[in-house]
Amino acid sequence: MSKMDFAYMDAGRHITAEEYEQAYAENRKFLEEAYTDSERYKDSLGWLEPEEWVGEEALDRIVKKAEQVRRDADVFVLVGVGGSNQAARAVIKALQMEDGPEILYAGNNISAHYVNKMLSSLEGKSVYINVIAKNFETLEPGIGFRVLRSWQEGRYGKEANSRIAVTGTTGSRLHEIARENGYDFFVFPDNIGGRYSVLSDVGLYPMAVAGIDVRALVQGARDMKAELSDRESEDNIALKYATYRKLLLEKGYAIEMMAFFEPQLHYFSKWWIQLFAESEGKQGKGIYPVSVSYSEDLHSVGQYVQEGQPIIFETFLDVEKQNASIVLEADHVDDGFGYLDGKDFWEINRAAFEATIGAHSDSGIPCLKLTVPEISEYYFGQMFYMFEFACYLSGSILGINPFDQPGVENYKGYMFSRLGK
Ligand SMILES: O=P(O)(O)OC[C@H]1O[C@H](O)[C@H](O)[C@@H](O)[C@@H]1O
Repeated sequence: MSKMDFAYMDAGRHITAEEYEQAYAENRKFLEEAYTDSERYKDSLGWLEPEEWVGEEALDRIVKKAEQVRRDADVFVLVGVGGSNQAARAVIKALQMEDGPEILYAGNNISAHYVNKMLSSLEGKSVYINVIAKNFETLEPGIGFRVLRSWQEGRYGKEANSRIAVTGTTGSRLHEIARENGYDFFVFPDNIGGRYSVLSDVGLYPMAVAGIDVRALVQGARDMKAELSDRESEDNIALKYATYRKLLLEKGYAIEMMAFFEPQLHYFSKWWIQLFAESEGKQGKGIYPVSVSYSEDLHSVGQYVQEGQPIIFETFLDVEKQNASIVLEADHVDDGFGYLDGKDFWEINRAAFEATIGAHSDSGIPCLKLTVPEISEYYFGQMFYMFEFACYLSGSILGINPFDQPGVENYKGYMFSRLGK
Protein backbone atom coordinates (compact mmCIF):
# COMPACT_ATOMS: atom_id res chain seq x y z
CA MET A 1 0.00 0.00 0.00
CA SER A 2 1.45 3.32 -1.07
CA LYS A 3 2.22 5.94 1.52
CA MET A 4 0.48 8.47 -0.72
CA ASP A 5 -3.11 9.31 0.04
CA PHE A 6 -5.87 11.83 -0.57
CA ALA A 7 -7.78 13.22 2.37
CA TYR A 8 -10.86 15.39 2.22
CA MET A 9 -10.29 18.19 4.68
CA ASP A 10 -13.54 19.89 5.46
CA ALA A 11 -15.42 17.36 7.53
CA GLY A 12 -18.53 16.89 5.45
CA ARG A 13 -19.32 20.54 4.80
CA HIS A 14 -19.69 19.98 1.07
CA ILE A 15 -19.70 16.23 0.69
CA THR A 16 -21.15 13.97 3.34
CA ALA A 17 -19.59 10.58 4.08
CA GLU A 18 -22.72 8.83 2.74
CA GLU A 19 -22.67 10.81 -0.48
CA TYR A 20 -19.02 9.98 -1.03
CA GLU A 21 -19.46 6.29 -0.28
CA GLN A 22 -22.38 5.98 -2.64
CA ALA A 23 -20.54 7.76 -5.46
CA TYR A 24 -17.39 5.71 -4.86
CA ALA A 25 -19.40 2.48 -5.01
CA GLU A 26 -21.06 3.59 -8.26
CA ASN A 27 -17.74 4.57 -9.81
CA ARG A 28 -16.14 1.19 -9.08
CA LYS A 29 -17.44 -0.08 -12.42
CA PHE A 30 -15.15 2.40 -14.18
CA LEU A 31 -12.19 0.91 -12.34
CA GLU A 32 -13.15 -2.53 -13.51
CA GLU A 33 -13.57 -1.27 -17.06
CA ALA A 34 -10.27 0.63 -17.06
CA TYR A 35 -8.19 -2.51 -16.83
CA THR A 36 -10.42 -4.90 -18.72
CA ASP A 37 -11.87 -2.99 -21.66
CA SER A 38 -8.76 -2.91 -23.78
CA GLU A 39 -10.71 -2.31 -27.00
CA ARG A 40 -12.28 1.08 -26.23
CA TYR A 41 -9.13 3.20 -26.36
CA LYS A 42 -6.76 0.64 -27.75
CA ASP A 43 -4.66 3.25 -29.59
CA SER A 44 -4.11 5.33 -26.44
CA LEU A 45 -3.55 2.91 -23.58
CA GLY A 46 0.13 2.09 -24.07
CA TRP A 47 0.96 3.79 -20.75
CA LEU A 48 -1.39 1.65 -18.68
CA GLU A 49 1.15 -1.16 -18.36
CA PRO A 50 4.55 0.55 -17.82
CA GLU A 51 6.41 -2.59 -18.84
CA GLU A 52 5.17 -2.22 -22.42
CA TRP A 53 7.56 0.65 -23.15
CA VAL A 54 10.02 0.68 -20.28
CA GLY A 55 11.17 -2.85 -19.76
CA GLU A 56 14.78 -3.49 -18.70
CA GLU A 57 16.10 -3.39 -22.26
CA ALA A 58 14.67 0.07 -22.95
CA LEU A 59 15.93 1.35 -19.61
CA ASP A 60 19.43 0.00 -20.26
CA ARG A 61 19.59 1.73 -23.62
CA ILE A 62 18.37 5.03 -22.19
CA VAL A 63 20.83 4.96 -19.29
CA LYS A 64 23.77 3.92 -21.45
CA LYS A 65 23.28 6.63 -24.04
CA ALA A 66 22.61 9.21 -21.34
CA GLU A 67 25.86 8.35 -19.55
CA GLN A 68 27.78 8.91 -22.74
CA VAL A 69 26.17 12.32 -23.28
CA ARG A 70 26.70 13.29 -19.62
CA ARG A 71 30.43 12.63 -19.97
CA ASP A 72 30.81 15.08 -22.84
CA ALA A 73 28.01 17.66 -22.72
CA ASP A 74 28.08 21.05 -21.02
CA VAL A 75 24.59 21.76 -22.27
CA PHE A 76 21.72 19.50 -23.31
CA VAL A 77 18.82 21.16 -25.12
CA LEU A 78 15.42 19.47 -24.89
CA VAL A 79 13.38 20.49 -27.92
CA GLY A 80 9.67 19.78 -27.47
CA VAL A 81 6.38 21.20 -26.31
CA GLY A 82 3.38 20.09 -24.26
CA GLY A 83 3.31 16.40 -23.55
CA SER A 84 6.68 16.04 -25.23
CA ASN A 85 8.62 18.05 -22.66
CA GLN A 86 6.50 18.71 -19.57
CA ALA A 87 7.14 15.55 -17.58
CA ALA A 88 10.91 15.56 -18.07
CA ARG A 89 11.06 19.27 -17.27
CA ALA A 90 8.93 18.73 -14.14
CA VAL A 91 11.34 16.20 -12.67
CA ILE A 92 14.55 17.87 -13.85
CA LYS A 93 13.53 21.27 -12.46
CA ALA A 94 12.37 19.73 -9.17
CA LEU A 95 15.42 17.60 -8.49
CA GLN A 96 18.10 19.91 -10.04
CA MET A 97 21.17 17.68 -10.09
CA GLU A 98 24.43 19.41 -9.14
CA ASP A 99 26.63 17.61 -11.65
CA GLY A 100 26.16 16.89 -15.34
CA PRO A 101 25.09 19.14 -18.18
CA GLU A 102 22.95 22.20 -17.87
CA ILE A 103 19.50 21.45 -19.32
CA LEU A 104 17.92 24.07 -21.57
CA TYR A 105 14.52 24.05 -23.23
CA ALA A 106 13.62 24.98 -26.79
CA GLY A 107 10.77 24.31 -29.18
CA ASN A 108 8.27 25.29 -26.50
CA ASN A 109 7.66 28.84 -27.70
CA ILE A 110 8.09 30.95 -30.86
CA SER A 111 9.79 33.91 -29.23
CA ALA A 112 12.69 35.35 -31.24
CA HIS A 113 14.01 36.92 -28.04
CA TYR A 114 14.02 33.58 -26.23
CA VAL A 115 15.63 31.68 -29.10
CA ASN A 116 18.35 34.31 -29.56
CA LYS A 117 19.19 34.26 -25.86
CA MET A 118 19.26 30.50 -25.81
CA LEU A 119 21.54 30.27 -28.85
CA SER A 120 23.95 32.84 -27.49
CA SER A 121 24.16 30.93 -24.21
CA LEU A 122 25.48 27.91 -26.16
CA GLU A 123 28.64 29.67 -27.36
CA GLY A 124 31.83 27.95 -26.29
CA LYS A 125 30.02 24.97 -24.76
CA SER A 126 29.75 21.32 -25.72
CA VAL A 127 26.15 21.01 -26.90
CA TYR A 128 23.85 18.01 -27.38
CA ILE A 129 20.19 18.13 -28.35
CA ASN A 130 17.14 15.88 -28.17
CA VAL A 131 14.11 16.75 -30.26
CA ILE A 132 10.88 15.08 -29.19
CA ALA A 133 7.74 15.21 -31.33
CA LYS A 134 4.92 12.79 -31.85
CA ASN A 135 3.37 14.00 -35.08
CA PHE A 136 6.19 16.38 -36.11
CA GLU A 137 3.74 18.94 -37.39
CA THR A 138 3.66 21.03 -34.26
CA LEU A 139 5.28 24.27 -35.23
CA GLU A 140 7.29 25.12 -32.11
CA PRO A 141 9.48 21.99 -31.94
CA GLY A 142 9.58 21.78 -35.76
CA ILE A 143 11.23 25.16 -36.26
CA GLY A 144 13.11 25.02 -32.96
CA PHE A 145 14.75 21.82 -34.19
CA ARG A 146 15.67 23.36 -37.54
CA VAL A 147 17.39 26.32 -35.89
CA LEU A 148 19.32 24.14 -33.45
CA ARG A 149 20.22 21.59 -36.09
CA SER A 150 21.71 24.25 -38.30
CA TRP A 151 23.49 25.79 -35.30
CA GLN A 152 24.99 22.37 -34.53
CA GLU A 153 26.04 21.84 -38.15
CA GLY A 154 27.62 25.28 -38.32
CA ARG A 155 29.53 24.62 -35.16
CA TYR A 156 30.49 20.93 -35.51
CA GLY A 157 30.12 20.10 -39.22
CA LYS A 158 29.63 16.35 -39.73
CA GLU A 159 30.22 15.66 -36.05
CA ALA A 160 26.90 17.39 -35.32
CA ASN A 161 25.10 14.15 -36.21
CA SER A 162 26.43 12.34 -33.17
CA ARG A 163 25.18 15.17 -30.95
CA ILE A 164 21.55 14.96 -32.04
CA ALA A 165 19.00 12.49 -30.71
CA VAL A 166 15.50 12.28 -32.07
CA THR A 167 12.41 10.88 -30.31
CA GLY A 168 9.60 10.21 -32.77
CA THR A 169 7.16 7.53 -33.83
CA THR A 170 8.50 4.62 -35.82
CA GLY A 171 8.20 5.28 -39.56
CA SER A 172 7.50 9.01 -39.15
CA ARG A 173 9.23 11.78 -41.11
CA LEU A 174 11.31 12.46 -38.01
CA HIS A 175 12.40 8.83 -37.98
CA GLU A 176 13.47 9.14 -41.63
CA ILE A 177 15.42 12.31 -40.90
CA ALA A 178 17.20 10.48 -38.08
CA ARG A 179 18.03 7.58 -40.41
CA GLU A 180 19.19 9.80 -43.26
CA ASN A 181 21.53 11.73 -40.98
CA GLY A 182 22.63 9.04 -38.56
CA TYR A 183 21.06 10.63 -35.48
CA ASP A 184 20.29 8.50 -32.43
CA PHE A 185 16.65 7.47 -32.51
CA PHE A 186 14.34 6.97 -29.54
CA VAL A 187 10.79 5.72 -29.81
CA PHE A 188 7.70 7.81 -29.20
CA PRO A 189 5.14 5.04 -28.68
CA ASP A 190 2.32 5.03 -31.23
CA ASN A 191 -0.22 4.07 -28.62
CA ILE A 192 0.58 6.83 -26.11
CA GLY A 193 -0.39 10.49 -26.38
CA GLY A 194 2.11 13.15 -25.30
CA ARG A 195 0.59 13.96 -21.92
CA TYR A 196 0.66 10.27 -20.92
CA SER A 197 4.16 9.60 -22.28
CA VAL A 198 6.43 10.09 -19.27
CA LEU A 199 7.11 6.37 -18.83
CA SER A 200 8.74 5.90 -22.20
CA ASP A 201 11.83 7.17 -24.05
CA VAL A 202 9.99 10.51 -24.31
CA GLY A 203 10.22 11.38 -20.63
CA LEU A 204 13.02 9.14 -19.46
CA TYR A 205 15.88 9.86 -21.85
CA PRO A 206 16.16 13.61 -21.07
CA MET A 207 15.75 12.87 -17.38
CA ALA A 208 18.58 10.32 -17.51
CA VAL A 209 20.83 12.86 -19.23
CA ALA A 210 20.11 15.24 -16.36
CA GLY A 211 21.22 12.58 -13.87
CA ILE A 212 17.77 11.55 -12.66
CA ASP A 213 17.48 7.98 -11.37
CA VAL A 214 14.99 6.81 -13.99
CA ARG A 215 14.90 3.25 -12.66
CA ALA A 216 13.61 4.51 -9.31
CA LEU A 217 10.99 6.60 -11.10
CA VAL A 218 9.80 3.63 -13.14
CA GLN A 219 9.70 1.50 -9.99
CA GLY A 220 7.44 4.08 -8.35
CA ALA A 221 5.07 3.88 -11.31
CA ARG A 222 5.12 0.06 -11.31
CA ASP A 223 4.28 -0.05 -7.60
CA MET A 224 1.47 2.45 -8.09
CA LYS A 225 0.14 0.39 -10.98
CA ALA A 226 0.13 -2.73 -8.83
CA GLU A 227 -1.82 -0.87 -6.18
CA LEU A 228 -4.37 0.74 -8.49
CA SER A 229 -5.04 -2.41 -10.48
CA ASP A 230 -6.00 -4.32 -7.32
CA ARG A 231 -9.73 -4.23 -7.93
CA GLU A 232 -10.50 -5.80 -4.55
CA SER A 233 -9.07 -2.78 -2.72
CA GLU A 234 -11.66 -0.68 -0.89
CA ASP A 235 -9.53 2.40 -1.01
CA ASN A 236 -8.25 3.02 -4.51
CA ILE A 237 -6.50 6.40 -4.33
CA ALA A 238 -7.08 7.33 -7.98
CA LEU A 239 -10.77 6.45 -7.79
CA LYS A 240 -11.03 8.33 -4.52
CA TYR A 241 -9.59 11.47 -6.12
CA ALA A 242 -11.73 11.14 -9.25
CA THR A 243 -14.85 10.65 -7.11
CA TYR A 244 -14.22 13.72 -4.93
CA ARG A 245 -13.53 15.86 -7.99
CA LYS A 246 -16.74 14.82 -9.73
CA LEU A 247 -18.85 15.43 -6.61
CA LEU A 248 -17.31 18.89 -6.22
CA LEU A 249 -17.92 19.68 -9.88
CA GLU A 250 -21.58 18.76 -9.46
CA LYS A 251 -21.77 21.26 -6.60
CA GLY A 252 -20.46 24.06 -8.80
CA TYR A 253 -16.73 23.86 -8.05
CA ALA A 254 -15.51 24.06 -11.63
CA ILE A 255 -11.92 25.11 -10.90
CA GLU A 256 -9.32 22.92 -9.23
CA MET A 257 -6.29 24.68 -7.87
CA MET A 258 -3.24 22.58 -7.16
CA ALA A 259 -1.50 24.28 -4.23
CA PHE A 260 2.07 23.53 -3.16
CA PHE A 261 4.50 25.12 -0.73
CA GLU A 262 7.70 23.94 -2.42
CA PRO A 263 8.41 26.09 -5.50
CA GLN A 264 10.33 23.14 -6.93
CA LEU A 265 6.92 21.60 -7.74
CA HIS A 266 5.97 24.41 -10.12
CA TYR A 267 6.71 22.49 -13.33
CA PHE A 268 5.08 19.37 -11.98
CA SER A 269 1.90 21.38 -11.57
CA LYS A 270 2.23 22.51 -15.19
CA TRP A 271 2.41 18.87 -16.28
CA TRP A 272 -0.69 18.12 -14.20
CA ILE A 273 -2.51 21.12 -15.73
CA GLN A 274 -1.86 19.87 -19.25
CA LEU A 275 -2.96 16.36 -18.35
CA PHE A 276 -6.32 17.39 -16.95
CA ALA A 277 -7.06 20.40 -19.19
CA GLU A 278 -6.51 18.55 -22.47
CA SER A 279 -8.10 15.36 -21.23
CA GLU A 280 -11.26 16.76 -19.65
CA GLY A 281 -11.97 20.13 -21.21
CA LYS A 282 -14.36 19.12 -23.98
CA GLN A 283 -18.06 18.92 -24.81
CA GLY A 284 -18.65 21.80 -22.39
CA LYS A 285 -17.51 19.62 -19.50
CA GLY A 286 -14.55 19.22 -17.16
CA ILE A 287 -12.83 20.99 -14.30
CA TYR A 288 -10.48 23.85 -15.14
CA PRO A 289 -7.06 23.11 -13.59
CA VAL A 290 -4.77 25.86 -12.29
CA SER A 291 -1.95 25.95 -9.78
CA VAL A 292 -0.60 28.23 -7.10
CA SER A 293 2.81 28.44 -5.51
CA TYR A 294 2.22 29.21 -1.84
CA SER A 295 3.16 31.04 0.28
CA GLU A 296 3.92 33.60 -2.49
CA ASP A 297 0.50 33.38 -4.15
CA LEU A 298 -1.30 33.70 -0.83
CA HIS A 299 -0.36 37.36 -1.18
CA SER A 300 -2.13 37.69 -4.52
CA VAL A 301 -4.73 35.14 -5.62
CA GLY A 302 -5.13 34.06 -1.98
CA GLN A 303 -7.63 36.89 -1.63
CA TYR A 304 -9.81 35.56 -4.46
CA VAL A 305 -9.61 32.03 -3.14
CA GLN A 306 -10.89 33.16 0.27
CA GLU A 307 -13.57 35.61 -0.76
CA GLY A 308 -14.17 35.47 -4.51
CA GLN A 309 -16.77 33.37 -6.30
CA PRO A 310 -17.20 29.97 -4.66
CA ILE A 311 -16.13 27.99 -7.73
CA ILE A 312 -12.64 26.90 -6.64
CA PHE A 313 -11.55 23.84 -4.72
CA GLU A 314 -7.94 23.26 -3.72
CA THR A 315 -5.80 20.16 -3.97
CA PHE A 316 -2.85 20.63 -1.63
CA LEU A 317 0.36 18.72 -2.22
CA ASP A 318 1.73 17.89 1.20
CA VAL A 319 5.38 16.75 1.28
CA GLU A 320 6.21 14.99 4.55
CA LYS A 321 9.98 14.69 4.53
CA GLN A 322 12.16 17.69 5.24
CA ASN A 323 14.41 18.23 2.24
CA ALA A 324 16.49 21.20 3.41
CA SER A 325 17.20 23.28 6.46
CA ILE A 326 17.97 26.88 7.24
CA VAL A 327 17.63 28.15 10.78
CA LEU A 328 16.63 31.72 11.46
CA GLU A 329 19.26 32.82 13.96
CA ALA A 330 18.50 35.46 16.60
CA ASP A 331 19.66 38.91 15.46
CA HIS A 332 21.00 42.00 17.24
CA VAL A 333 18.44 44.15 15.37
CA ASP A 334 14.98 44.13 16.89
CA ASP A 335 13.08 43.63 13.63
CA GLY A 336 9.87 42.38 15.16
CA PHE A 337 10.49 38.77 14.04
CA GLY A 338 12.04 37.63 17.31
CA TYR A 339 9.15 35.18 17.79
CA LEU A 340 10.70 33.10 15.03
CA ASP A 341 14.24 32.96 16.51
CA GLY A 342 15.75 29.50 16.26
CA LYS A 343 13.04 28.18 13.94
CA ASP A 344 13.82 26.41 10.71
CA PHE A 345 12.39 27.76 7.42
CA TRP A 346 11.08 24.25 6.86
CA GLU A 347 9.14 24.40 10.13
CA ILE A 348 7.81 27.89 9.34
CA ASN A 349 6.71 26.72 5.87
CA ARG A 350 4.93 23.73 7.50
CA ALA A 351 3.12 26.10 9.83
CA ALA A 352 2.07 28.20 6.82
CA PHE A 353 0.80 25.04 5.11
CA GLU A 354 -1.28 23.94 8.11
CA ALA A 355 -2.57 27.47 8.69
CA THR A 356 -3.61 27.91 5.05
CA ILE A 357 -5.42 24.62 4.76
CA GLY A 358 -7.14 25.36 8.11
CA ALA A 359 -8.15 28.90 7.15
CA HIS A 360 -9.36 27.88 3.71
CA SER A 361 -11.40 24.91 4.82
CA ASP A 362 -12.85 26.90 7.76
CA SER A 363 -14.03 29.54 5.35
CA GLY A 364 -15.83 26.99 3.25
CA ILE A 365 -13.39 26.20 0.43
CA PRO A 366 -13.37 22.48 -0.32
CA CYS A 367 -9.81 21.23 0.27
CA LEU A 368 -8.26 17.93 -0.70
CA LYS A 369 -4.82 16.98 0.53
CA LEU A 370 -2.48 14.63 -1.30
CA THR A 371 0.24 13.48 1.07
CA VAL A 372 3.52 12.50 -0.55
CA PRO A 373 6.31 11.14 1.66
CA GLU A 374 9.06 13.01 -0.19
CA ILE A 375 10.02 14.73 -3.43
CA SER A 376 12.03 12.00 -5.10
CA GLU A 377 12.20 10.02 -8.32
CA TYR A 378 10.27 7.15 -6.77
CA TYR A 379 7.36 9.34 -5.68
CA PHE A 380 7.32 11.27 -8.95
CA GLY A 381 6.83 7.86 -10.59
CA GLN A 382 3.92 7.16 -8.24
CA MET A 383 2.34 10.57 -8.83
CA PHE A 384 2.66 10.41 -12.62
CA TYR A 385 0.96 7.05 -12.81
CA MET A 386 -1.67 7.87 -10.21
CA PHE A 387 -2.72 11.15 -11.85
CA GLU A 388 -2.75 9.61 -15.35
CA PHE A 389 -4.94 6.79 -14.13
CA ALA A 390 -7.21 9.16 -12.18
CA CYS A 391 -7.56 11.28 -15.31
CA TYR A 392 -8.51 8.22 -17.36
CA LEU A 393 -11.15 7.30 -14.72
CA SER A 394 -12.39 10.90 -14.65
CA GLY A 395 -12.92 10.77 -18.41
CA SER A 396 -15.14 7.71 -17.99
CA ILE A 397 -17.02 9.30 -15.09
CA LEU A 398 -17.64 12.46 -17.15
CA GLY A 399 -18.43 10.56 -20.33
CA ILE A 400 -15.67 12.09 -22.45
CA ASN A 401 -12.65 10.68 -24.30
CA PRO A 402 -9.61 11.64 -22.19
CA PHE A 403 -7.13 10.91 -24.98
CA ASP A 404 -7.94 13.36 -27.75
CA GLN A 405 -7.66 17.18 -27.96
CA PRO A 406 -9.89 18.39 -30.81
CA GLY A 407 -9.86 21.98 -29.51
CA VAL A 408 -6.09 22.23 -29.87
CA GLU A 409 -6.27 20.82 -33.37
CA ASN A 410 -8.86 23.47 -34.20
CA TYR A 411 -6.67 26.44 -33.28
CA LYS A 412 -3.74 24.87 -35.12
CA GLY A 413 -5.82 24.85 -38.32
CA TYR A 414 -6.33 28.64 -38.03
CA MET A 415 -2.64 29.22 -37.40
CA PHE A 416 -1.50 27.00 -40.27
CA SER A 417 -3.77 28.76 -42.73
CA ARG A 418 -2.58 32.19 -41.57
CA LEU A 419 1.02 31.05 -42.09
CA GLY A 420 0.29 29.65 -45.54
CA LYS A 421 0.67 25.92 -44.83
O1 LIG B 1 4.87 15.87 -29.80
P1 LIG B 1 4.05 16.78 -30.65
O2 LIG B 1 3.32 16.04 -31.70
O3 LIG B 1 4.85 17.91 -31.18
O4 LIG B 1 2.93 17.40 -29.73
C1 LIG B 1 3.18 18.28 -28.71
C2 LIG B 1 1.88 18.79 -28.12
O5 LIG B 1 1.22 19.53 -29.09
C3 LIG B 1 -0.13 19.50 -29.29
O6 LIG B 1 -0.59 20.73 -29.63
C4 LIG B 1 -1.02 18.73 -28.36
O7 LIG B 1 -2.18 19.41 -28.01
C5 LIG B 1 -0.32 18.22 -27.15
O8 LIG B 1 -1.10 17.21 -26.57
C6 LIG B 1 1.02 17.69 -27.53
O9 LIG B 1 1.65 17.12 -26.42
